[in-house]
Amino acid sequence: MRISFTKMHGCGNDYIYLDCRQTGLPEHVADWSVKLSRRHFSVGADGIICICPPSTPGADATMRMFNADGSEGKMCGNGVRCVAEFLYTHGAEKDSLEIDTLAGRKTLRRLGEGQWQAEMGCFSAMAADLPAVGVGEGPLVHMTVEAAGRSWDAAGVSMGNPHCVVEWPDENLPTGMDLAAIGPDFEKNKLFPEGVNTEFIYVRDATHLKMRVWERGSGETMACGTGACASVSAMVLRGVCPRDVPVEVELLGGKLNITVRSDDHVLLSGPAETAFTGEVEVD
Ligand SMILES: N[C@@H](CCC[C@H](N)C(=O)O)C(=O)O
Repeated sequence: MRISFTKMHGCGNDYIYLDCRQTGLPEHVADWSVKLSRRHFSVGADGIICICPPSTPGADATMRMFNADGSEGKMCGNGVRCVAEFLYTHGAEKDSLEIDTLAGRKTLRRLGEGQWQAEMGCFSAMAADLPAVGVGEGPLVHMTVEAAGRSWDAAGVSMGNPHCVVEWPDENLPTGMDLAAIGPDFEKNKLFPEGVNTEFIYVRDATHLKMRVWERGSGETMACGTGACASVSAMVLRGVCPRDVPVEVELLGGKLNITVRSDDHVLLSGPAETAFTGEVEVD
């Protein structure tokens, strides 16, 4: 069978987008994600995102996201902005869109050409929400994670999906560490029964962070929207970043802006771009 797709990305966090508004979620999408995400051998991506019919009255669509290993994530910050851009460029043409996700409904506002702001809902640092075990109830502002042969001081934050945030002292963050050696030990750590996305951040100052991410199910990616939200939320809890002020997060693939409001709601702003469209054979 041949399927049509649109390749989109937010700061280089790239997914294969399938328009499933008429058909619903494809039965074999998890297998397709494994096959089509392989770089050099197929389309190449961090996973597949399906744009499905709305799940709640008044919503414009539902986002379902699958990592490169076929596992399903509940939320994707870069993905939800790209879904909004897809809907906008495929007939919706509304500056405000409502998108259902497995982590609840999100409101997307168009800021300009290829730029969207996502209302991500509230962050939570409670252990039950990640989930995390053996670390107390939370808030997980400081917890010790044993990984890669050492103890790490980490923060735990849920953005609808689980994140572990580690401050890194070296400003050469993008070149100074072997993430592929460290990341899997966090991802599969016994503290996180459903796995975890891990962000390593360097605090340049109170409103500028630098970040690299190891994503559950996809490995290192160029950017992670929920990861950037989790990192700023963790730094707010640690008293490093302010509330109600945009914080710029610099990632390998570009910059995202995050505002953590006084009521714990998180706003994520950044680009959503189409790279190319195509057709590909699937089993
Ligand atoms: N890249 C995404 C997050 C993707 C989901 C994650 N790998 C998971 O399994 O939770 C983002 O931009 O937020």
